[in-house]
Amino acid sequence: MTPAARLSAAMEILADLDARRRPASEALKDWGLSHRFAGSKDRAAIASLVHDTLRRRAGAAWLMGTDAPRALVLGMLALMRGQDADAIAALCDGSRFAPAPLSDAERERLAQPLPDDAPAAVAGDYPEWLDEALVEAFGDDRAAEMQALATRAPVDIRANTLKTDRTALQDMLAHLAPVETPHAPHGLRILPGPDGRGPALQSEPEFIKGLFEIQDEGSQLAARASAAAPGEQVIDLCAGGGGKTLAMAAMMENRGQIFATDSDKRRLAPIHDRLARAGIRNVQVRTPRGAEDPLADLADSADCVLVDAPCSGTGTWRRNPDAKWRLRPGSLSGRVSEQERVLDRAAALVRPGGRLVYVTCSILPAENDAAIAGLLARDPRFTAVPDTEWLAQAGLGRLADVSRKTGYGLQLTPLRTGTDGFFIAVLSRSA
Ligand SMILES: C[S@@+](CC[C@H](N)C(=O)[O-])C[C@H]1O[C@@H](n2cnc3c(N)ncnc32)[C@H](O)[C@@H]1O
Repeated sequence: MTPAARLSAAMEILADLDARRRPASEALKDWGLSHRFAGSKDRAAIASLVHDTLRRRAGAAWLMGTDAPRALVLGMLALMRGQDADAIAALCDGSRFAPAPLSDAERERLAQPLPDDAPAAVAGDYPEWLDEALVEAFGDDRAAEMQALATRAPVDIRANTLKTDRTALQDMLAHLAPVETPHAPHGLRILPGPDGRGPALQSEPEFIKGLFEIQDEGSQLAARASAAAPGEQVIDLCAGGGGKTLAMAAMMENRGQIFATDSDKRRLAPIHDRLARAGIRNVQVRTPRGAEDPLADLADSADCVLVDAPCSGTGTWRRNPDAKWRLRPGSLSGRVSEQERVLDRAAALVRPGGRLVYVTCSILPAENDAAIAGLLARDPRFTAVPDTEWLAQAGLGRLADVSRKTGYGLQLTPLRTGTDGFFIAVLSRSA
């Protein structure tokens, strides 16, 4: 396909998203199935156009004066890919499969930059209804914070220290030019190519042998915040596919015990293969069965309970820009109730003197500080540990200078820490 034909395809897929209100991944997949002539490079380039457009949807609509799919794609080319009106006009030449030629009005708009006084929701490219929450989170920095969340994310990996170390892994993956992550001690970062595509890491022999996991640096740091140590008893209450379970097992050098569970057994299922590949032997997976509590025997027992809470995922919008426009106030309040339930469940599992580590990949105070404030009010046995204390314990002291301090924890963001948006708070239970 020509670059112009790929643009037309992206416009078609965005129109489908508007009409059917479905996830971008589904629309992209269906488009691929019904256009079998498109090769993998075409499909990747079209997906990148769609995702970049969703990253800059609000800015592109503002620039072009309409949110029609064609305008959004053209606006994105100007705002995100730095193409000038002439370059865009050369693509839109009206030839077979190419978009129709630019109108004079489009040309004029594409030649303008976004005005400096554009509203924060336009400059930062987020849904207007979240403005109040983002003022609370970031104040006057919200446009800059959200602009950083509207960029493409690098791919981070974590060296599995049960099998290798970061330096050796960096040598083995030299063909991908990985660099060290700034904060996580075992992380490497691979920058996306100019088309936004990341490398096919899961086909690397080192991945297949379990020498590394794909994990955002923020997620690696959240696991480190647990300070899980060899010999401890740790519960990963929302283990999902096990990203943080695996990281904590490596920190514990395969000694002690991690109990990993999740309320959704389908999400938990992939953990078994991942544990085997990583050479982990100290994890007991507790799969829920019916209404029975799979952790009923562990009340008041854990040195550490990690709650990697279900959340809005607002901190991952770099990787999943579609989610930014799909989030609704109702789903956010549903998440907040789930967080309350899961925190209460976690509190009942911590031993006297033990710790509860609460993590979200959200930037919204309602899911972060407010969730902690709620637990502290409901359960006076718990207090928030000052960040300087737990960061020192986790060997992450430098993070204090760059992350944003909230009332009870730390907020990591693409702008501040170069990671996805993560919130981390550590609580301790009185003895
Ligand atoms: C952010 S994801 C976990 C990701 C995972 N920890 C990782 O690092 O790959 C949150 C998980 O919480 C689970 N969850 C939701 N409510 C829960 C509850 N009440 N108890 C346990 N798990 C719950 C969801 O099924 C989901 O898998």
